[in-house]
Amino acid sequence: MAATILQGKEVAQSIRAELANEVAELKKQGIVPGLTVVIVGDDPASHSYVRGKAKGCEEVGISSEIIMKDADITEEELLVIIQQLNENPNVNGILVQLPLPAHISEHAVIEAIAPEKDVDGFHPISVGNMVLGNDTLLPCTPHGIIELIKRTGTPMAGKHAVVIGRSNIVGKPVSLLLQQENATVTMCHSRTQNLEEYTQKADILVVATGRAHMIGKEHVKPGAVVIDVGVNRIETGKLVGDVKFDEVKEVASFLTPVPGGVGPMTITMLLKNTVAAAKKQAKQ
Ligand SMILES: Nc1nc2c(c(=O)[nH]1)N[C@@H](CN(C=O)c1ccc(C(=O)N[C@@H](CCC(=O)O)C(=O)O)cc1)CN2
Repeated sequence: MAATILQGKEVAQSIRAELANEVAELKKQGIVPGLTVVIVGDDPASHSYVRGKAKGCEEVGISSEIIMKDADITEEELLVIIQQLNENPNVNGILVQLPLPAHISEHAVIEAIAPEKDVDGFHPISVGNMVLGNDTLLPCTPHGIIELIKRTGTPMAGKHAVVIGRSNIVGKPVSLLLQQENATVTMCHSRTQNLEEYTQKADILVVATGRAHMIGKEHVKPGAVVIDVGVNRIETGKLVGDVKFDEVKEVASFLTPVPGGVGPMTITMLLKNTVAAAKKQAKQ
């Protein structure tokens, strides 16, 4: 039987509707959640994601600001901007769009963000709290993936989850969140030998390799839940995932499309984090 397609776009929309109600209630108490996004350089994809973030904020009632800087800004100048945002009480969430130009240390910039305003969940303190299972702002794409899997109704406890890719943004954090849902997790990456041996045993397969159409039906256990995190533009200009969609949909039980699967969840979880950060800061 063909897989059910997990429409992240629709799930994201329903979460946004809930957030809009929550923000309306907060505004009655005088709390207006605020997000500032800093973008450096002129990468068209990054600018498009940032526009999507601002549009999402508008949709749910979050106040947002985009700070655009030329690619020749120095690391020191960028750190001064972050410091000013840390000190601004109207800014509840700060996000620096990645990647940054090579002369700026992503590590130094992320570390400069006040952890309570780290709506990306990338600060070492946020990551440490996530590892410990403490209440913290979770990274958006991994959190969105867990929400999507929950919507399949597939219990994660006791299931074998295989994650392909070990990036700090997706692979590593999603493996931790899957463990916290009591899944048994195997990590695979570019140096894994005999990849199929692992993936064929996965009840839940999360693919974040950044390589277009790398995973075919031969990799997938019949009935598996397959989450495709890839966003690759191929020669034809078309956007495709890391998974061969037409092939894998014939064997999987659930499959996310690209576009319209994990991507829209990323921005929605950012909005959720911004509202959570505003609520927490209002209590302090
Ligand atoms: N500071 C951050 N930088 C980056 C992150 C991040 O979470 N924080 N993630 C990615 C980019 N990203 C958000 O920033 C992002 C990527 C993809 C999508 C998305 O909705 N994709 C669509 C397709 C978009 C298109 O048509 O080009 C989809 O998959 O349906 C949203 C956000 C790296 N940088």
